[in-house]
This record gives sequence, structure tokens and C-alpha cells, in this order.
Amino acid sequence: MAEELKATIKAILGDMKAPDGGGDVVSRGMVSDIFVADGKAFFSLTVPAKDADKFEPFRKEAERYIEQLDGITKAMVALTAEKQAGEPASKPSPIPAQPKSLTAGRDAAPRATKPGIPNVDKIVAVASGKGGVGKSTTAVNLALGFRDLGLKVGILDADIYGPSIPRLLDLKDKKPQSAGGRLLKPLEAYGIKVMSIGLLVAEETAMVWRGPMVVSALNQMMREVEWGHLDLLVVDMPPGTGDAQLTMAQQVPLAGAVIVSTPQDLSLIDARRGITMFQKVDVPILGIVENMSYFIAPDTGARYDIFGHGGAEAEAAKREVPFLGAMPLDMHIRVRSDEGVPIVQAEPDGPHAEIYRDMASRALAGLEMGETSSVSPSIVFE
Ligand SMILES: Nc1ncnc2c1ncn2[C@@H]1O[C@H](COP(=O)(O)OP(=O)(O)OP(=O)(O)O)[C@@H](O)[C@H]1O
Repeated sequence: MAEELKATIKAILGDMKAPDGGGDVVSRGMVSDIFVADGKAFFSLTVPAKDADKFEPFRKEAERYIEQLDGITKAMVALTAEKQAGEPASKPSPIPAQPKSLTAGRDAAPRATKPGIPNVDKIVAVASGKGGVGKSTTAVNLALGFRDLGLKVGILDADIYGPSIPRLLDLKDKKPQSAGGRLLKPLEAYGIKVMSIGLLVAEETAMVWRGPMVVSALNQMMREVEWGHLDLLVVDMPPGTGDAQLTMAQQVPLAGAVIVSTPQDLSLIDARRGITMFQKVDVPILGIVENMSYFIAPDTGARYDIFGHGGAEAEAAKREVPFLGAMPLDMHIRVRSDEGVPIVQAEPDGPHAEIYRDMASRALAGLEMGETSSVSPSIVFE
């Protein structure tokens, strides 16, 4: 059934007139693998960056046609723009009317070829070179830290290999509702808007996705969710530096990335790969977080550097990227996470919440929003 549908979709695309006047998109190899599951069809169209606008109506039309097929309830087609080899890096376009704090500096160039999300000022990835280092725990607590700094925050769980944000925010059994048309209402927890790939697609299904499919789904999730105005959208990335992660780093309009590592050598080697991956695609590294950095014995208060504390800080210095801070290994953090109330929410006056807020404000400084955030941060449009 899925194979037949894929063939039909290809035939439909092959018959559609390409808006740039070239041959059809199928024979030009612009269509990624088509993935059909649960009545949903996903794929991406890789188009030259300069023609992305021209292809937008084509994308929508393709979705409309595909959604009319028996056996398909929803089509998700994403445009991905690929820079040609030798093509100059996108020039920061003259955009004098743009808000200064949101477009100035490093991220202006890479974002120019990637359409942003309406109403979402900045997208920040939280990533790790390997799994299990506490990336999701860091992502939710940082998001709450940003909230405490006065920002309007959303979190998007893009960890296809193990979406854990719904569990961490006690939203496991909730389903996002339709907001009319194609739009979905995000869920909400502790004052932040939440969407997770795990709320939409069965985990086993997403596991087998390749990079372009993840990006298709992700782009769709970012754009077809009624986020409202957000200062920051935190994206919890899948761990690792493989195909899916690279494609995401390349194609999601990221303003910056936070890398989470433990102090162990092995984790640091992977963190290094993560830094290189983002740097290669011109996404600024906002900093490294050293998680499970040390352990304070609850009975004696003695400190133990179980994994050899300090590795991430040294690595940050070596790579000339900011160090955002060290989070101890602490039972409270895990217990609160398991309860669905992250530590920043559960113990706002405790030492961990303070460290997370401190990390959030350092990351914010890296985003060049610092000057508007010192008292009661709000994004100022000039
Ligand atoms: N600083 C910490 N102290 C104690 N436990 C922690 C800390 N950080 C994370 N944990 C615990 O470690 C486990 C893994 O954390 P988490 O799910 O955030 O990692 P991850 O890197 O996102 O993993 P995955 O790669 O599986 O998505 C969880 O049980 C979490 O509660």
C-alpha cells in the first residue's frame, strides 16, 4: 500500500510543472525519499536557494493534491534549499528595518537562505555529540531559565530517537489539538509552549527516518504550530552528529547552538564533533554546558569529581567557544525530571535553578540579546 502510494505521489509530482521553468522535479532528482506512514506522507524538495520563494506555491499545491489521495490524511512537504558548491555564502541582505538585536551579527548570513518562523524571533538548538549526557534535561531547564529571564519561550522536541520532553514536562498523555486548518495548538507547561515529534508520530516510525524526512517533519512542526509570538524557540535535537543531525543543523534556521557534554573524554570527543558540525554550517556555538560535572555527597557535603570535572571548560577554551557552566550530578535533578516538574520549576530558589538561569543568561548574551535583557528582558523592536 505504502509503495503504491509512493509511486502515485511520484507520478503526481512528475506531472506538475516546475515553477522555475525547468523539467519536472522528479526527473531532476529534487524529491527526497517519500515516506508514508499512518496516513501521512512526508518528503522534501531540494530547490536552489534563490528559487525557494518560487517553489512555495508549488509545495502547497503538491500537498493539496497528495491529501486528496485515498489513504492519505496529511501531506508534509518541506522545501530544503541547498547551497551549490562554489556559490558565495549568502550575503547579509540590506535589511535596515529589521530589529537590531535579532538580526545583527553572526547569524544574519546563514539565516538568509532559510526561511524563519513567523513570530518566532530566534531558534536555539540544544545538542550533544552522544546520547544520555542529559541533553533533554538541560534543554527543558534552560528553557525555564529563559522564561525566568522574562522571555516568551517555546520548546520543540526534535529528538526522534527518544522524545522525552513530554515526560519531563508531565505532558505524556496530552495530545495537541487542531487550531483550525492545518495549524496545531502547542501544549503548554509552566508558561512555555511545547511541541514534540513524539506527540505526533509513533517512536518506531520516526526512528527509521533519514535526515531529509526529519527536517521535513520538523520544518512542518515549526511552521504549522500556532506558537504565538516567541522570543526563543529551544529545539531539543537528536543526539549525535550523523546524517539527520547535520541536515537539521544545516536547514533549520538556527540562531545558535548549545552543546551539552559530560566531563568524560569520550563524551568530549563527541561534543567536539558536535561543535565542528555546527561551525561547518555557520551556526554559532552559544556555549558548552558540562553536565554531571561533579557530585556533592548529601551527607557530608564533600565534593567528588567523579568523571574528572573541568574537561568541557578546557575544551571550550581550546575551541574558543563560551563555557556556559557546570551542573552537578544530583539526585534531585533526576527525581524532579521523573516527576515531570523540572528542577528550575520545582525548586526555583535552589542552587540548580540558579546555575541554569546563569547558563541561560550567558547563552542569551551570546545571542546578542543581552543588552535588552538586563532588568526585565523584552525584545525591543527599533
Ligand atoms: N545533572 C544531572 N544529575 C542527575 N541526573 C541527571 C542530570 N542530568 C540528567 N540526568 C538524568 O540522566 C538521564 C538522562 O538524561 P536526559 O534524558 O536528559 O539525557 P539525553 O542526553 O537527552 O538522553 P537521550 O540521548 O536519551 O535523549 C535522565 O534520567 C536524567 O534525569
